[in-house]
Amino acid sequence: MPQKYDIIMGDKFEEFHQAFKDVKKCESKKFCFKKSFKINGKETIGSKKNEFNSLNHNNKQILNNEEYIQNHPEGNSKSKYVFKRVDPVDLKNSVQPIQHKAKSSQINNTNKVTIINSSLNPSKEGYIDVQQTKAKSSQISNTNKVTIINSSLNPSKEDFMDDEEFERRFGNGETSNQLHLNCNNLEYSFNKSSEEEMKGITLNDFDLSDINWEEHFDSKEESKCNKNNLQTQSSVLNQFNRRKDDSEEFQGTYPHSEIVFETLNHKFGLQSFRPHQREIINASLNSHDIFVLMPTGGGKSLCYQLPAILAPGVTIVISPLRALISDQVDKLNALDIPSAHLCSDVSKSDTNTIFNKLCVREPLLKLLYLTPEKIVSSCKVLDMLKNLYERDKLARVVIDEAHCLSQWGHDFRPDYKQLSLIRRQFSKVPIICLTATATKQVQGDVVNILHLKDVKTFIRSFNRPNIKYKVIPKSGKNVINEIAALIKSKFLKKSGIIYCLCRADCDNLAKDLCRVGIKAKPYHAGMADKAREKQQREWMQDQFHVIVATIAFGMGIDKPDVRFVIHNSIPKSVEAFYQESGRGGRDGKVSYSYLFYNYNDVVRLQKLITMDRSMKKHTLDGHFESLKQMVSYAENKVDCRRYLQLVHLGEYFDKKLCLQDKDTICDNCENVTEYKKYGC
Ligand SMILES: Nc1ncnc2c1ncn2[C@@H]1O[C@H](COP(=O)(O)OP(=O)(O)OP(=O)(O)O)[C@@H](O)[C@H]1O
Repeated sequence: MPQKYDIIMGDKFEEFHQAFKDVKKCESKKFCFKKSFKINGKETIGSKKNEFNSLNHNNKQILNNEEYIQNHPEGNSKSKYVFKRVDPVDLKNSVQPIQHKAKSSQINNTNKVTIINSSLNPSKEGYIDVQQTKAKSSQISNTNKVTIINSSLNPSKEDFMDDEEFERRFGNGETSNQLHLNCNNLEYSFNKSSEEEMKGITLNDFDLSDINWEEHFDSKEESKCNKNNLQTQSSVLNQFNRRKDDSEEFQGTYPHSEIVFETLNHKFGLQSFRPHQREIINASLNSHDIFVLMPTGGGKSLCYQLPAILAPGVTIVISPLRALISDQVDKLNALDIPSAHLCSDVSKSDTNTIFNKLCVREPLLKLLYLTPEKIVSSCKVLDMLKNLYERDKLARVVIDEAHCLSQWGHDFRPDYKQLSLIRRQFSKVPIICLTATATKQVQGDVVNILHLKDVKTFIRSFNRPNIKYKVIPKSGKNVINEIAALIKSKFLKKSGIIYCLCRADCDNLAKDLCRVGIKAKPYHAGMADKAREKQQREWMQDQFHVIVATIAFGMGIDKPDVRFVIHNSIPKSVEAFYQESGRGGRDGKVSYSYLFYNYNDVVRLQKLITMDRSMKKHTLDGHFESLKQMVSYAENKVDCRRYLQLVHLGEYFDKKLCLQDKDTICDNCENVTEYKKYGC
């Protein structure tokens, strides 16, 4: 019987790709990844269990792997995956011996992971349907092994890698302590001894956002965000698309249209509107209550700042972040737009000056920024607002980060909830709510709490078309060289952010990068306030280009020309990843997001989460669930990255859109396209 196919063995899609390129002369048009089992000394193939079974019907000597395992309770089946060039009509034939075996040195993914991705059909059409990554166990600290079944298929024993084979091929690490993570039934079982590994490390070594949240706010009292309100975004799949969007209603020309464009050009120095901005401004100038959901960097500020200049009176902006407030006020004043804020660091005399400016017949300020607690707890401020309202000088109230109003929002803040007083006290004043993160439930909450009337809703796609997403297998200590090489080759003198898991990682990586000639500085909550502010300022002013930070860095930072965001370690959720990588390319130009991934970092993060003894079980589960989804994202080598992110955020995304721009096509779509080129 002539051999109709070769088997190319490897552990990664890229390896197969490379091997495939090397074997260009092959005649078969169909390629696929196949799973192979060596049973009773014979190699058998099949990507799914049913294929495997049908194969067995035709070869009675070969036992089904499951039967084999049952008959051999020691579970000594030799299973592995191979990338196989196959003639699909000849699936029943015997298997050619392995011809090309990927070097284990190329295999640098750290833990032992098996992924079955069921979103693609099995072999008939030659799809890529099974993929496996393995790693040297020497790279695995205390060798936690994981099997992830990312599929509707039920995991079976055959989906788990054989320990012995793994050890034989990839190292000499200890394999006894197993961490088993099963994505299908959401069960986690942790190795008790993992706590040992974290000895000497405390929670303070990390900057978990909910732990350090308070640093960003105006006072410690403001920081009572609700740790217990983690939400599983995937549960809101597609509701995004079903939400009402009123943008069409406001696309026309209005009497104010000319002056709006003039202001955009001359006051803000901008040439054109970004999607939805014009419509939101039109609705605002028509005095509607408005709810805006727009992605990070989408240009929400302009939507209320421009109407604020054109409308008579003062616009009040309520924002939770002191840093963001002063940044915005500085920018507005630099544009000659009279603005001020009343955060706790404003001196008494400056406060008096601001009050005086507001008291005159025609107020001398166009925008006044306040924190929510200022409006809720300061009688003086409330009286001043009443005074403006009675004189018809309160143009509108803007609530930034409006998701903080809702118990369901991941950053719920009780002070925000009390903002319901705005409608009670100033019933005729239009309210604009803005957020970059709100589920339908949060949106409903916001509308109800604030008693918005006939609210006009504007929802923009969360796709960031100018960001190129790529996940890169992380190779232990060599990652430093890889990051350095990446920066030197692509981003020399370009602004970038590198996110690390903990403070020590930031310090070390920044030092290492400096050593190889890249000026990088750390930023984390362990640094003194002044040092941190200095670091941020210098980076904003391009005195150095690369900031190596924990997640304490980034909220409210508006640097338009960030060309790359590198995650040196897995973020805690897809949402966090979206937000952090979204800090690149705010100017609309191409920006790169690289996630260096290995499973060691997941284990570190899991351990960190379990270290927080104050966390209630459901909060802990929420963290694990979020992390698990992030792992699925990182491990997925087939589906469009944008699709995966947006589905997670509750938005359906047409994968074809990712293919439209070759500069920003995601790594997975790029790979699939490459394969198609070769007739796969
Ligand atoms: N029409 C436009 N043309 C060009 N640049 C714009 C436009 N609108 C806004 N920008 C720029 O985009 C950047 C992001 O805007 P902005 O800070 O308003 O975003 P945002 O939606 O508030 O983001 P975040 O949620 O992160 O605060 C800013 O640098 C801003 O100057």
